[in-house]
Amino acid sequence: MAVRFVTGNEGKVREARAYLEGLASVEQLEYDYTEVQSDSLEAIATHGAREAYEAVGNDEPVLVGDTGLFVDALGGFPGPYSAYVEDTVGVERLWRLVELEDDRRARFRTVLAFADENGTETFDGSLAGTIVPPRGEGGFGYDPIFEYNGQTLAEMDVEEKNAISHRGRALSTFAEWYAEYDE
Ligand SMILES: O=c1[nH]c(=O)c2ncn([C@@H]3O[C@H](COP(=O)(O)OP(=O)(O)OP(=O)(O)O)[C@@H](O)[C@H]3O)c2[nH]1
Ligand SMILES: [Mg+2]
Repeated sequence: MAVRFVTGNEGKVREARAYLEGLASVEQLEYDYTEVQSDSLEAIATHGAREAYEAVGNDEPVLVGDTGLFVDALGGFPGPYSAYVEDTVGVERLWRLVELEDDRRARFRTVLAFADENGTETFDGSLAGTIVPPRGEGGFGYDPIFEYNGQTLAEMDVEEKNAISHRGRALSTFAEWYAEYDE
């Protein structure tokens, strides 16, 4: 069964497709579900997946993913508001803000929520790294300013990023669970 990933973000679809290759095909569904205002990525993803399932699921399961970048020195900002901050402040200016800090540690976190008629399952993954001046042409979002092990995520190809990333880790637990689910 194809995994129906509800998102407007092509980068997320590309990574899910690369990760799940051989296990399941990934179909992108575009539906602008409500992102509730919450500190919890689980709550945002679960609510979004339920809403998307009811609205465009047609009785078939859907997958939703919510991601946040949490900067330690900024008290976890932008966290659940990462998409809004990318659109308003922008990636370059977030770097400028973190540049003022001695502690430049940050963490990405992704929660995937899979909804069907029985309920919702969530899977999460995180990646700790450092905020640096923008480097690299790949990836999307904050990838150019997030460094892990000497490379920014934007300097990695999809497979390299998936092997270590927050989304890759969430996809790994999802894939294990989905293999049983889809039997
Ligand atoms: O450097 C990054 N590496 C990543 O791997 C990554 N994944 C998401 N993001 C960014 O974090 C925000 C989350 O927003 P988000 O999870 O709501 O996604 P989105 O709004 O882009 O798409 P949708 O799925 O909601 O339609 C958005 O600004 C995304 O660009 C990333 N940035
Ligand atoms: Mg979003």
